[in-house]
Amino acid sequence: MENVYPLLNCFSLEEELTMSLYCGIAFRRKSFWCYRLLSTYITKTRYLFELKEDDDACKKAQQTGAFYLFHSLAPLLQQSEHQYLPPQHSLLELERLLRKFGQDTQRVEDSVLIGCSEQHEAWFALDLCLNGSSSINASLQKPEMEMELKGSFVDLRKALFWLNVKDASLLSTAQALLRWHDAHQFCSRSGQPTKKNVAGSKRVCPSNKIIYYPQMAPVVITLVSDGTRCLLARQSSFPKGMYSALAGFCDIGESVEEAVRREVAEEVGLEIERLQYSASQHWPFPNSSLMIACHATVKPGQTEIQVNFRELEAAAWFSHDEVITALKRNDPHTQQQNGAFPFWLPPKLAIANQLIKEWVEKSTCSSLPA
Ligand SMILES: NC(=O)C1=CN([C@@H]2O[C@H](COP(=O)(O)OP(=O)(O)OC[C@H]3O[C@@H](n4cnc5c(N)ncnc54)[C@H](OP(=O)(O)O)[C@@H]3O)[C@@H](O)[C@H]2O)C=CC1
Ligand SMILES: [Mg+2]
Repeated sequence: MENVYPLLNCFSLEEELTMSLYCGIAFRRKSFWCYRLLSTYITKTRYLFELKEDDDACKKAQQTGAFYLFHSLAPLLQQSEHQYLPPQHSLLELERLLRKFGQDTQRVEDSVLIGCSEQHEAWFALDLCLNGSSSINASLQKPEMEMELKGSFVDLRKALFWLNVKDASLLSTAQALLRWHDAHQFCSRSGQPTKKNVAGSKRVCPSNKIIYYPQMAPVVITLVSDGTRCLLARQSSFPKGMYSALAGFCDIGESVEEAVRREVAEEVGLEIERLQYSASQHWPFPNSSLMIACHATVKPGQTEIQVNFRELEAAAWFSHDEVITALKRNDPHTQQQNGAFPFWLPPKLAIANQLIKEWVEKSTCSSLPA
C-alpha cells in the first residue's frame, strides 16, 4: 500500500522509528502505516469519548481532574480584578469541602463530565444543593459555603454577562447537564430510579436497561427580511422595549425548514420564500434548547404582518437605520419622557443578536455602489 502520508516518506528509517515512538504509529518495516499526527482537538475529543464510555477511566480522571461548583444550578464565581472567573477545585479539595459542608464525600458521584484541557485534565461539575441532595446539606447554608469558597453562586442568566465565551459555554453545558440529571431520576417505563454513568453522559434503568440521554429541544430562530427591512417581534415576557427575531420550538417530525415556515406563518401570518442557514447555539434557558438560526425572505409585496397575539405582544418591520441605532443603545432600560421604553435588541451572547448584525452587514454591503 503506497504511503498515504507523503510527508512521512522524507525521513530516514531511524527518524521514522524515532517519530513512531512519538506519534504512536503502528510501524511496519519500510512502509509504515502511520496515523497522521492527530490534532490536539481530535485527541481531546477521543479522550472525552473514552471517559464517557468507560466508567473506570472516568473515575481515574476524577483523581487528577478539576471540579466546578454550583448551588441550585447557580455557578460559583470569584472576582479577580475586573473579571469574574469560575474557580476549579481538585478532588482532594472537593472532598474536604464536602466534609466541611456536612455532606458525604460520595456526592462526588453526582458530578458530571463537562470537558477537558488540552493536556487532558478532565473537568467536572457538581451541584452542592440540588433538590435531590438539599436535605443532606441543609446543615450548611449557601452564605457559609460562599464564605468558605471565597466566591458567590451567581444566577447563570447574570453570570453569562460577566464570563468570557469559553467559561460561559462550559458553565451553560454544566448547568444543562446538572439540571437534566436532577429532572430525570426515574425510568418513565418502570418507575425505578435510574443510575447515571460516571461521566453523566447517560442514565440507565437497572430493571429494563433502557438508556436515557440528555436532550436539547431544537428551536428555530429566524430573521425575516423583505429586502430593505427586517421583522422583529416581542413577547410580553421580554424586558420592556426589547424585540428579537422570531423563534419557535420544532414540532416532532418537522425539519428545520418546515419549522421556520410554520413559525413565521403562525406568529406573523407571512409566507417565507427563501431561507438560509446561519449558525446554531446551545441556549440553556428555560431548559436546554438548540437554537438553529436562519435568515429568510418573504415575497415582495406580501409583507403585511398579522400578529398572532396568543404568541406575541407585538411585531413590526424595522429599517436598517433603526436597527443600527438600537444595536448601539447601551442604556436600554431607561424610560423616555413619554414613558415609553426605547427599542432595543438582545445582547451579543444571544444568537438573535448575531442574526441581526449579519443582516445589517449584508444590507450595508448590498447598498454599497457595485
Ligand atoms: N438565544 C436567543 O437568541 C433566543 C432564544 N430564544 C429561546 O427560544 C425558545 C423558544 O422561543 P419561543 O418563542 O418561546 O417558542 P415558541 O414560539 O415555540 O413558543 C413557546 C411555546 O412553545 C410550546 N412548546 C413546544 N415545544 C416546547 C418545548 N420543547 N419546550 C417548551 N415549550 C414548548 C409551548 O407551548 P405550550 O405551552 O402551548 O405547550 C411554549 O409555550 C425559548 O426558550 C427562548 O428562550 C428566543 C429568542 C432568542
Ligand atoms: Mg415563538
